[in-house]
Amino acid sequence: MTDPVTLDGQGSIGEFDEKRAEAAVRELLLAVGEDPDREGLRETPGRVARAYKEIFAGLYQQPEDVLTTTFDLGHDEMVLVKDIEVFSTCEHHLVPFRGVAHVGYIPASTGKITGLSKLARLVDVYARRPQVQERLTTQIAESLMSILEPRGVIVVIECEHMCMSMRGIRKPGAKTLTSAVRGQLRDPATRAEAMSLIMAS
Ligand SMILES: Nc1nc2c(ncn2[C@@H]2O[C@H](COP(=O)(O)OP(=O)(O)OP(=O)(O)O)[C@@H](O)[C@H]2O)c(=O)[nH]1
Ligand SMILES: [Zn+2]
Repeated sequence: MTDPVTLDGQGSIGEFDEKRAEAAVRELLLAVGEDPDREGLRETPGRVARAYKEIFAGLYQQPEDVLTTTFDLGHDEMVLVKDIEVFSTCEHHLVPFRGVAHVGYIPASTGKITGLSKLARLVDVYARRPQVQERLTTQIAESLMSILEPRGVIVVIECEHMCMSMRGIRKPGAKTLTSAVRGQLRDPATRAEAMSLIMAS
């Protein structure tokens, strides 16, 4: 069993309880006036439970699990991975929000860097949890700062929230932008350079 995640108070049960999720989905179907025993819905609680297990898999992972491959390359200039696809779940309505993340950092002078794919894996660890976009953004920035100990980090996330598109205010297409900037990337010139690379198409 994986240790319960304690970062920012997220996660406490330690592992996904599939039977409980299945019972809850069955109950929800009854609550909306559906018949969970009809042909088309019979397998649905089990399917939804398995889907949630995937969608919230990040509750049972830590950033250290994915930021594993670090090299000493002596590279101490900015590394930026743009347009990392984000699929997450709004913790207020449990509906998706999706978009892209841009993750950049300036390695320490010793040049401790990570594999590029690991940045995308890190995004997934935090995206696969019940989330708000602001917390997702800062968790990515702070875990990079503590694990790679770089000179600076920038994380910019742009997402459309289904809770604003398909219900409620119903504004499809509205995008939310959040950023978290740490260390030397707070310097206005460095930050401007990073932002111009992020915004360039
Ligand atoms: N700051 C922030 N707000 C979010 C995020 N995802 C959803 N929300 C907002 O969370 C708020 C929840 O507001 P409530 O008034 O409690 O819920 P509601 O009555 O369903 O709100 P409406 O969506 O306005 O109908 C809404 O304004 C959502 O747009 C997020 O990632 N960050
Ligand atoms: Zn929402």
